[in-house]
Amino acid sequence: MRRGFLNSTPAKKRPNNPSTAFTAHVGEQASSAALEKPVIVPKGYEIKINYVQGPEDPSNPATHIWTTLPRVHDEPNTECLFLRGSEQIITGTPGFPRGLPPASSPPAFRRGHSPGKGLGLFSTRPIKQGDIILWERPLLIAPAGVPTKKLPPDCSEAQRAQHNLNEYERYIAIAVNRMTEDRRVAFMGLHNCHQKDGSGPFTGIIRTNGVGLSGLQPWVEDAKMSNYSATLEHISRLNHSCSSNTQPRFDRATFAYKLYAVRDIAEGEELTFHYLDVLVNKTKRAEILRPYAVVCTCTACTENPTASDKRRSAIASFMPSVPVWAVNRELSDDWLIKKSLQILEFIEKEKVEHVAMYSMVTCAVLDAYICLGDRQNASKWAAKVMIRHRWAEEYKRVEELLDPNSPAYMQHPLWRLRVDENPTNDMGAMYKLMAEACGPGGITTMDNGVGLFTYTRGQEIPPETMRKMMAMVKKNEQQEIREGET
Ligand SMILES: C[S@@+](CC[C@H](N)C(=O)[O-])C[C@H]1O[C@@H](n2cnc3c(N)ncnc32)[C@H](O)[C@@H]1O
Repeated sequence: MRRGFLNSTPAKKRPNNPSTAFTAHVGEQASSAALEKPVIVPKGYEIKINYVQGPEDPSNPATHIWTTLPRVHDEPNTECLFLRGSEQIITGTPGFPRGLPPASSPPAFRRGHSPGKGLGLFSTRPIKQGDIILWERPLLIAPAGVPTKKLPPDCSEAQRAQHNLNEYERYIAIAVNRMTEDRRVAFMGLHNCHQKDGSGPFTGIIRTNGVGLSGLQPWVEDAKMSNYSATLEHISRLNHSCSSNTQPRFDRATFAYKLYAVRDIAEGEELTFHYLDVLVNKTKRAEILRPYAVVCTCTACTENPTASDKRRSAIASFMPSVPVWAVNRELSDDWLIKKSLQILEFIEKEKVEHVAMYSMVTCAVLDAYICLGDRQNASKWAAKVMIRHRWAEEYKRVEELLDPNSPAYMQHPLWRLRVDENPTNDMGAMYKLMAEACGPGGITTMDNGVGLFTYTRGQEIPPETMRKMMAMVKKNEQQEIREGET
């Protein structure tokens, strides 16, 4: 999640004649002037999808659509400006459109004044790590940019930037005009810190409040890239902290964000969000926060930032490689667990439990105990993974490992990988073979936990090992094909 996805270069000078010269078609009522005036499109959830053709390529149909989702009666809906394919991703989501769960009463949060930061959100009661503070459907979802007309080559950078902002504003105006009255009032009431940089009022609000949303563009390979931003009535009120205590997660089936508490939160505590990657150093964070007019006063930025930077850098570079440790006999049995616990300590000291590394490292400890065949400790860590994976990118299902006597342990691909000479499952056998193929010293586990199987060129792999490895690779491929077919 991140904010500020739009080009943040301020447009220094407004061009004398902002271009309006592209042809846009809005549904059946297509007209070349469609985007010059606010287009009035009927409100509500029974709207047909309206298309606009890309100005640069008239043969390319429907580059953008304005739509209202999820069209659940009596519930707030979201105005969306979508690129082709995004709506299909949503409507193809199992369970979509699911209604929102009943809101907790009284709510676990309230809006209030936060000294030096404007408005903010505060907890109204103690909240436990992993609890959902609120569910919220966005007011608006919009892409990072819109197609713009090619400008003459003698246009300056500032003119181009201004032109892009103008075009963006006109596309967004259509979506805002489609909002219900109460939703539009909520949107227009949001803070705008981009009032003097050439952004139009709608664009300024999105640039100030947009929360990055990824995974809605079918042609973008990196599913984690935020190509959209969501603007919300409540979640957008969260102020920034480099040690934030919440993490929003978008749920496609309900078409809503869930806001999670990433650690225990006391009654009355301010709820905060991180506007950037908080594992970069303090100087870099200050630089990224400048366009938001934020000078962060959190503990990490003010109290001994050098020590804090060091811990954050250690967290960022850690990469627990369970299989490598499991087959590397030069490392002690507790090596990975010790390293992981140190990183978890750093994460909790820095109060950055929202980072993906938190659940990843918790999971590494669970996996390490599975490799050691220690069900009692594994089950305790499975309970931690259950909670910490809630707001992580991937939700790892570990319910079946909560009971130390569960048969799931015996079936786990890592089961006793560290202790058995002859692993009983395919993955275990594969790792052992890889270790054998690499030869002595061919498995390295660096200090930051990164594990490597390194094969030295010219080294001879015993033919039998090679044959077994190839057979396993083939078996794996066939398994993947079968899974793909079902
Ligand atoms: C998304 S809004 C957050 C809600 C906002 N405070 C309001 O009144 O609606 C972002 C703006 O809040 C303010 N802000 C957020 N975090 C802050 C912080 N840590 N310190 C100072 N100002 C902050 C800045 O003005 C920033 O542009």
